[in-house]
Amino acid sequence: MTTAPAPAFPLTRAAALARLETFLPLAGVAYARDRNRVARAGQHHAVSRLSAALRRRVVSEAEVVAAVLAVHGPDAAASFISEVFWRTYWKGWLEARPAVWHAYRAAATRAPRAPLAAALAGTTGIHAFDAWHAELVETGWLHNWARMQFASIWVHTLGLDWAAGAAFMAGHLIDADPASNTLSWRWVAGLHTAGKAYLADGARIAAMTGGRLGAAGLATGPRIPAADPLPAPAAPRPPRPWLAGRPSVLLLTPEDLSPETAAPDGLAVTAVLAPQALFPTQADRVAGDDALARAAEHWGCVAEWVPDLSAVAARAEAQIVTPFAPVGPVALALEAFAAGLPPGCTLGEWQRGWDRAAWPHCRKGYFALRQAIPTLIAGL
Ligand SMILES: Cc1cc2nc3c(=O)[nH]c(=O)nc-3n(C[C@H](O)[C@H](O)[C@H](O)COP(=O)(O)OP(=O)(O)OC[C@H]3O[C@@H](n4cnc5c(N)ncnc54)[C@H](O)[C@@H]3O)c2cc1C
Repeated sequence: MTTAPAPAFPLTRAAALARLETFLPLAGVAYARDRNRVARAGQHHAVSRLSAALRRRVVSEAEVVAAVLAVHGPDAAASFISEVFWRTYWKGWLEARPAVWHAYRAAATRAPRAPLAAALAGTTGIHAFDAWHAELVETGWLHNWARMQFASIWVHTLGLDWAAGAAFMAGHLIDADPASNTLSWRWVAGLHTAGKAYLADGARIAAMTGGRLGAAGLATGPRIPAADPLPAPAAPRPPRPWLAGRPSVLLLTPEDLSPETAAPDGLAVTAVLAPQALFPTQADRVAGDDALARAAEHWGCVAEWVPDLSAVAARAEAQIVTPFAPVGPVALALEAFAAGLPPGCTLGEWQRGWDRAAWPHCRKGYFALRQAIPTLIAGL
């Protein structure tokens, strides 16, 4: 009998939990030591490669952090836990400033294509950049440190539009996330912390890749793009209300594909529907198939794909309920959907405790959230 190879970037819950289990021994001091070493494609064993699953909440941040804490304790696990909280930080920060994502989308469509040609094709002649371009396009994933160098070279060395770079990367990533991707690019460009940009360095690239990759002629100073002043943080959008005990269609979206692990009391699910239009990629579909199978088993009802949101409305009697969708294309689609529902039919949302507790700490810099981590993980 042969064993199927472990998927590179797990998308089903069983595969994600298996990856977590295998990675656990490495999530403590080894992670703190080795996490920035960038191996070649297929050899990224020093990091968990759980981002595609975490992004879709096939497994949750709370589950991953609790497992790592149980093995390593808070000190040895601090580095790994802090990285998971970066994901939370970007989500919470964007939730307080949705206009930043809308402005990015508009800028990405406006960016002129011609100057981008070599960067888009991976033919810039900058060895490391072109190699990471190839890895991104071929595998759908890049190591975090490589993403930082790639974005930095794009913006500061090649002088290209940051929003076009963010859109290019998001278009290839298996873990593409409106918050982590957009805001990490802004951070590298120097738009997140006033005047502070991230500059890639050829010698450091050689050192972190074990001499495998080089990059000559990189910018020695930042080219921070002009930008409108940041909007002040607003109170995050509250979840839409719903009524406990009322028969409900559960709407599944790629924003949370393990709702059965966090469903609130009083949720009376009669059907689970996943609109294909909200699952645009092959990876979304694989994760969606798995989530539907788990939902059918958990709620003992029909759980199936439908073409789009109008098919969900046609099947719902009074109440549709879905896990909270943070800023991004799904939230945008749901806003229009909720506004167009017939009288007597409503869309409700529930929010995970993780987001409810952490997002209030994400309104300014990461430091405020980092200080809250001991309290946030105490109850896990
Ligand atoms: C320019 C740029 C673009 C990025 N775009 C995305 C994106 O679209 N989607 C996405 O999920 N992440 C993005 N990241 C963050 C990070 O690169 C990936 O989450 C990470 O590479 C995932 O690998 P891993 O699962 O092995 O992480 P690990 O190192 O094992 O970390 C565990 C988890 O912590 C979270 N995490 C780790 N590092 C970061 C980080 N720097 N920022 C936010 N969360 C982090 C991820 O959920 C990750 O799965 C981006 C980073 C940069 C610099």
